[in-house]
Amino acid sequence: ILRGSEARPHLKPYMASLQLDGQHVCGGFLIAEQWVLSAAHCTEETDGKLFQVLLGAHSLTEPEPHKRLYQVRAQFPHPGSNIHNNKDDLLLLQLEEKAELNTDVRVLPFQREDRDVAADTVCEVAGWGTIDHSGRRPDKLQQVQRPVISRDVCNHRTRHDGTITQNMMCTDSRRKDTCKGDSGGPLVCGGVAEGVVTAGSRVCGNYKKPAIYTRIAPYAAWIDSVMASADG
Ligand SMILES: NCc1cccc(NC(=O)c2cccc3[nH]c(C(N)=O)cc23)c1
Repeated sequence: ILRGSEARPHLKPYMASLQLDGQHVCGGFLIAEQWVLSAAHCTEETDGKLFQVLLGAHSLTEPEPHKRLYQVRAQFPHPGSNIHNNKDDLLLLQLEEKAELNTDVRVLPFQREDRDVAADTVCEVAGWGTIDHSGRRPDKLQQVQRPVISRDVCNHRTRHDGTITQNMMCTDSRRKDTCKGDSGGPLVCGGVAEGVVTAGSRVCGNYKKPAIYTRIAPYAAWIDSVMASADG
């Protein structure tokens, strides 16, 4: 998160850190006791290894009461996701066991009604992604509030030039923005997860390249079917 601020500790108890060998790679969030939603692009450089999922954390390194690293039983990238574009950039992770819910670990509901969030709505996004252009990474969860911009503005020739589909949404990226390592985290508007951070053009903090999110509502049926099929 560029030019955000430290989140109030454990006030976003749905946040997950997807880790490989103890290193934060991407964000994610708890959508059910045994399920985390993130971005499919996060698996691009993992060459087949499964993530570990850190829940209940504020600091990535300090001991905290309800911080716990969960093993992942299975990962389900959306079948339409690919490395060439941002389409269907969603990843479901089934934890090895149900997460122990408490004050620092809680499920975040996601939007099921497929209707665009109005432009200028102020939403918030959090993550342990890079906090400056030199790629410095934070130890503590960062957050930032960003206004939604309309798909038409986001698709302007000088912005994302028509690549933003109905299954995507954008927020203003002037100065404050998401960045590397924030992918997979939720865009929360009115207490509900409306989108999942996608790297898109990978650019951070440039107003000409608004931040892009995969809208969740269009994928509610896919999410439910994967959870139902794998839960048995
Ligand atoms: N503001 C939108 C936004 C949201 C989330 C992430 C990003 N930016 C990256 O993720 C990124 C940035 C720079 C080099 C990079 N290399 C790689 C990579 N996977 O090798 C990713 C990146 C941008």
